[in-house]
Amino acid sequence: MQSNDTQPGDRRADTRDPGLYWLAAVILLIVACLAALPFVSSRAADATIAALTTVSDKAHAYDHLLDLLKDAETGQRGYVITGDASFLAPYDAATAEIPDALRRLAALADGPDERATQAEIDRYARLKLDELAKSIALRRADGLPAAAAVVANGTGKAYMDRLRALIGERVDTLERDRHTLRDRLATTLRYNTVLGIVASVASALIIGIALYVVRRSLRERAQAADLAQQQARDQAEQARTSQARSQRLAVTAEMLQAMDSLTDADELRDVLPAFLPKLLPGSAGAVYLYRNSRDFLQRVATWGSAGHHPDLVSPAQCWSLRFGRMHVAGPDDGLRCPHCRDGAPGHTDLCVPMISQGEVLGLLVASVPAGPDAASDEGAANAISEQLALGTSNINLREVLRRQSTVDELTGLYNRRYFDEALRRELFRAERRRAALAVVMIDLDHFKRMNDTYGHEAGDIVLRAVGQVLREGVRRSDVACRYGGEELVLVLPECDTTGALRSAEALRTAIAALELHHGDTLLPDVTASFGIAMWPANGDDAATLLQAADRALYAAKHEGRNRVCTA
Ligand SMILES: Nc1nc2c(ncn2[C@@H]2O[C@H](COP(=O)(O)OP(=O)(O)OP(=O)(O)O)[C@@H](O)[C@H]2O)c(=O)[nH]1
Repeated sequence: MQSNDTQPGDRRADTRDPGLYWLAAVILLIVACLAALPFVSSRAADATIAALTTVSDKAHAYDHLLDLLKDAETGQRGYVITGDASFLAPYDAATAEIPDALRRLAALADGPDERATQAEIDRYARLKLDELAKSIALRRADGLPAAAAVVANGTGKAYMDRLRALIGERVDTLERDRHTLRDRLATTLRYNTVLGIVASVASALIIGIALYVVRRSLRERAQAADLAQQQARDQAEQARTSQARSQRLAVTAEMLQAMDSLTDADELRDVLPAFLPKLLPGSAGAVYLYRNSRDFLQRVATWGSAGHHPDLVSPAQCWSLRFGRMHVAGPDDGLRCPHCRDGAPGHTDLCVPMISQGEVLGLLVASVPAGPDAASDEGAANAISEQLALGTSNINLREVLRRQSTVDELTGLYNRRYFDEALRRELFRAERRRAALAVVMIDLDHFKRMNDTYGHEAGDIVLRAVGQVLREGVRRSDVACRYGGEELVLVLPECDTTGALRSAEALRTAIAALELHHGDTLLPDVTASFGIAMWPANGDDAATLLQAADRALYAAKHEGRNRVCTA
């Protein structure tokens, strides 16, 4: 099976360059031709030298034959004149050798002219030898006069002259041939020298071209390899970036899902530190939200350890809130927000307003490591702030809806539906813990008269003020509700009779101390009557407990109002 991991750049690096093979083949061919040239040329020189040798051999053979004939003639003359047989020694030696010399000349003869000349020399040489032999025989047989007559008739001289002429002519021709061959040899040697120089220069040139082409090819290959490496690095970087982006998206989706399950922005304290370090690796920071006031942003979550983030930040303290967009302050430069003064060294501070539907809901403050990833961190911080704004806006919406469904709008106290649930829940809890629980019914005294005298609006002012007294006067674990109309009720978990009496008495006193105005009109003092019922002494379920509290309230009314009675 083929691997799919091969990079395009790798394929390029592996590709053989066919042009190089062709170049190498052509260079080899040229170099071979250049190498063969001197060989061919030296063959021609060798042939010329061989021809010169042959010419020299021939000249030598002709000279030698002429010398032999002269020796024979000299010996014959000496003997004819003196009759002394010792003079025949050169004659005998020469005549013994002359047949071989003639055969050698016949063997060396080349071409029809030379062969014809050689045949004529052969013929005259044999005639000359016969004439010499004849004169010697006459001398030996008939004495000097007979032999001298033969010599004197000039036939032998004519043979010898003809032989000299033929041999001289042949030797002259050979001498001309030798000159011609010498000239040719000199030309060939000059030609060889020039050829050698040309071959050397051409070889050097070809080697230079080959080196240049190979170098260029290697450089191109190196560049292609560099390009391939760069492409591979870019692809790896892209893969890393896209993996980081998809991881970020997945974590963001998880964070939004977690935020969607929250009912209170306070819960962000636990949720955000679980996600923000993953979204901004190596960072530290805080998330601020506008809560009860628009004057300050309250810190709801922090993560990481770098830097200190104050509990409250005013909008004037943050440049991003002033500009309405992300503000970046590097480690050594930039306009640093006062709330980021304790920034960690080597870190860049990013402040990003959390804006949803044009409204600033909060602030994301992140301290990220300064470096090549800072730019991508800025992009990520912007995206995170948008998601946080969306999540926070949803939490706020749910809080509003929850408040609207459980809280009475006029008094700010929990409504009747919430009360029913809360009482049932607290009764279960009291039963499980074996702890006391008190229910306190409250009814404003002569409230009808207040309405009738000062108007319904004045009655609402009173109800709102009493609601505030109750909200602020009970413990966080207590539940203060508007039971209906001007009737209010408290559930006091883990509270015995003494505690319930003390709480009710404090509230009664606080209500009586209210000084309320309707416009310019000072409203009369407001009082309320309280009826307390204890679980389980006065009832072990919600209905009987409420009836007992109602009976105690009735007793308080009956006894003159503005008082607390127990069941
Ligand atoms: N302004 C205002 N009045 C309300 C509201 N709910 C109930 N009331 C009035 O509260 C009055 C209740 O009066 P009553 O229960 O008859 O008794 P009271 O005048 O308080 O006298 P005692 O309870 O015997 O002291 C009625 O006049 C209701 O109209 C409300 O939301 N706003």
